[in-house]
Amino acid sequence: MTQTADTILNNPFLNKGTAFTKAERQELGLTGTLPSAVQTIEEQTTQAYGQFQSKATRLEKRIFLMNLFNENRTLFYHLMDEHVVEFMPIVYDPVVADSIEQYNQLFLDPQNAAFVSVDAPEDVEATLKNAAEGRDIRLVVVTDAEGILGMGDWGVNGVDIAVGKLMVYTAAAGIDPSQVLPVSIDAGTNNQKLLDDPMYLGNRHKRVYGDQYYDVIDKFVKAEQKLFPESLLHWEDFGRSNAQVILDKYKDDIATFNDDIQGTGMVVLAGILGALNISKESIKDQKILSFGAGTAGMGIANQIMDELMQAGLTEAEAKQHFYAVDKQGLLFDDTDDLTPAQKEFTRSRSEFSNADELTNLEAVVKAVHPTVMIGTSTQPGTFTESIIKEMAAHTERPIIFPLSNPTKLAEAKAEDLIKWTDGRALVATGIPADDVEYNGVTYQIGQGNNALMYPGLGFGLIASTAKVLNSETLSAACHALGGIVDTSKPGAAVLPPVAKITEFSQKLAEVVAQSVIDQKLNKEPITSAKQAVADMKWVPEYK
Ligand SMILES: NC(=O)c1ccc[n+]([C@@H]2O[C@H](COP(=O)([O-])OP(=O)(O)OC[C@H]3O[C@@H](n4cnc5c(N)ncnc54)[C@H](O)[C@@H]3O)[C@@H](O)[C@H]2O)c1
Ligand SMILES: O=C(O)C[C@H](O)C(=O)O
Ligand SMILES: [Mn+2]
Repeated sequence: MTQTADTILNNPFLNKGTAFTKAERQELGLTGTLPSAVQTIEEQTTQAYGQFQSKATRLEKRIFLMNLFNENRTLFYHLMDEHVVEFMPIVYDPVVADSIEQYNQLFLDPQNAAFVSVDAPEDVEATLKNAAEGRDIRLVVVTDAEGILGMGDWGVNGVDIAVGKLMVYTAAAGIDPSQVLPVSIDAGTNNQKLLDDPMYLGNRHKRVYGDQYYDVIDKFVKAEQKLFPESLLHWEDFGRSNAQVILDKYKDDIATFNDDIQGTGMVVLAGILGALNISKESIKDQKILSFGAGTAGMGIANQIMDELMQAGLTEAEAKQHFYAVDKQGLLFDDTDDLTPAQKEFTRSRSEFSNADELTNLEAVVKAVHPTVMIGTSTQPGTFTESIIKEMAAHTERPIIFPLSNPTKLAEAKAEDLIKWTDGRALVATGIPADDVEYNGVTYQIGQGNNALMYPGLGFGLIASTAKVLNSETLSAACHALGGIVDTSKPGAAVLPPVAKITEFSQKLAEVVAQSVIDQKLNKEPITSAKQAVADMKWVPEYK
């Protein structure tokens, strides 16, 4: 095999496998290195799907798909295009969680990721450059894996979430897979199981915080912007003490967003707007309880607050609609250990006759009678039957979103929520949920996962060459999904189905790009948002 042939067959961005034509094989020195049949991508797809189906478990299915991804990106995405609903939970949440837990046992390939080490700040730029291999990178997803889903600290293993988020970007919105870069910031880990594991692949020391950590983050951002000046930077699964700090440091200067804060805020607001479309209620009449007032919980509160202010409320009036509940119970202005984000959403003890008793969710629900309850607590089963029945006794259509991931951490199951409320709850869950049959009605359950939003958001920002992302664009995006679900149907979902993710991601991208252009936030001249999005879209066909 010549050097070229070897390089091409081992390059997932160029490899076509058995689809190389006779002429291509001759030209590239591949003659005789493949079986003689020349297959179409459709034939390869059928064959690959058969292999996928022959795998017994979801983890084996994932391993098969990741091997295909490692070998031939075009074929992988062609196949995913045809089976997006089936593949999403396998390449992404929840099965990605299993692969993160078993990263070293399963390790075969670095998947073109960049591994930035807190111990080698001098190597940051070279690391990004080497991993990109001269590709024109437009999208970077970076994680330091301190807060992987709700599973805590997974060190270098967390790189799989960056890879998985990017797979969804391409499948949903059509970003060219050769223009993306997953990045792991290996700052060490406080996960003792990993530190004790002789096969652990990351830096074997406690997690680094403070100046040393922020210096590496800053070196990373500077190198990333220098090497890929047209790129969008997406932050994923950072810990509660760093996520907001990092976002605030960079959000006014570069095109960037934090998915757990902003992507989640968007999908929850879109879901609430969908629910209110069904119940015909106004957002101004809602009492919103965030259970788990961390990165996601406070991102959600801020996005809903923006919406209330657009509806005419002052900031102080809008804040009166929120009840933030964390480990301490309802958060009051005098509660100890509040995060900066929590301080914005506290209540006063004088509002309640039994303030000192409001230390658990049940007591708070009894005292407040929320109409909307969002779970981002990482605490499984905490939306109990008695709590849900209490909530549902005081509101006709309770809006209940148990969002903690993966499956084993969800605050409740969709099926139970429908049953306990006699079909009145308007539900969205973090991971995909099956339809629920109850009293002759089929309830469709929306997936309240930021995967519904970040691909369209990110793609729209990239296509419009956005300088920054601001609240105006975020708000426009939250409203973009309206009208996709037929809310007149009994049992309708509050969010559009994943089966339509390519369709609504495109719409979302166009709305985002239009908002960027309207605000003159585009770096390069663009006349049509729709055209810019169409021009950027990659399709999984061999070139
Ligand atoms: N569906 C989605 O799109 C989506 C998006 C982001 C996060 N999430 C999920 O939300 C969860 C939280 O993620 P995060 O990034 O906000 O993490 P985080 O660590 O920033 O926040 C979790 C919060 O829950 C609180 N908490 C822990 N135990 C509690 C208890 N017993 N009662 C009340 N609160 C408690 C913590 O103190 C913390 O403030 C995770 O499971 C994650 O998978 C889902
Ligand atoms: O990754 C997901 O499935 C959603 C979200 O970003 C999370 O952290 O749970
Ligand atoms: Mn996340």
